[in-house]
Amino acid sequence: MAVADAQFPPPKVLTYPASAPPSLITQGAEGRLYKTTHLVPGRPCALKYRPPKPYRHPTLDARLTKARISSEAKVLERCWREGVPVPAVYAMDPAAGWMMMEWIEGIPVRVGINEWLGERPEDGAEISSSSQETDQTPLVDLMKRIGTAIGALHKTGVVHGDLTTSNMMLRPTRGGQVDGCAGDEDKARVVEGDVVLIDFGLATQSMADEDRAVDLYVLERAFASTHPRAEKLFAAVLQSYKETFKKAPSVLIKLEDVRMRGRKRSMLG
Ligand SMILES: Nc1ncnc2c1ncn2[C@@H]1O[C@H](COP(=O)(O)OP(=O)(O)OP(=O)(O)O)[C@@H](O)[C@H]1O
Repeated sequence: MAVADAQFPPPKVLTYPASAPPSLITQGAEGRLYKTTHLVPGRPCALKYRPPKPYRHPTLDARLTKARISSEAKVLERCWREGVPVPAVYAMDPAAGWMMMEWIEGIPVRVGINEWLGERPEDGAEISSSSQETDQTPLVDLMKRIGTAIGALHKTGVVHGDLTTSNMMLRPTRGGQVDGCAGDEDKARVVEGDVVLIDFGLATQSMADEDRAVDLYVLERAFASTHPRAEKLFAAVLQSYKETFKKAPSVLIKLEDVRMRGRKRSMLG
């Protein structure tokens, strides 16, 4: 969608002359995400904009928006410095409500997994990592890369706050092809690529086992509802998390508690 078509004004930074018009990628309740370029035409970037909320008191709204943008950028910068796979922050104006970051090519992990599952012959059946009929290796490998990325994230003292397979991108590796239009023998490639974590709007800095366990639990639940057929493969995420992150054993014990609380809550309705 071209910005000119949108029913709201874009931030001022997007009104300056550019070689290609910015496009609106998503419009959520809190923010909008545009694809544009940074400094040179060949450098695509994602601009996250939190517009003013008319229903909030203007002073409070300005303070909240500024704090959220600054906090998201700060967490991303910390992750980037520590080598966690996240988009690099290019520029920001927290008072104006926007932040520009590296554009991550590829598809969301959710789309890659669903395309992979859609290609399996026994549609509707549950699969496990020991499945004999189909070789699940590429999908299990993806699960492991997800666990490694989360382990690296937690190691830096950051919890994401909203881990889902939509908040992870699969960035094509050189020679890889993650476009969903590949020929039959290339189908495995829909789950190839580097896992890059995005959307740090709810991220916080924490070293607590409890917060880390809740982060994993949120992903476990999201995974089970988004990819029910591959639910069993989630174990591979936890396995590689354990291999990446020294403090994982105590987090995984905490995860048992968190699951138990979750089950109790759902039994009580
Ligand atoms: N750096 C990026 N590169 C490419 N695509 C991105 C990038 N960041 C976000 N996207 C795309 O835009 C979508 C929305 O981004 P994001 O989840 O950060 O915004 P949001 O959900 O509106 O944020 P919030 O939850 O903080 O309000 C993502 O699902 C993804 O498809």
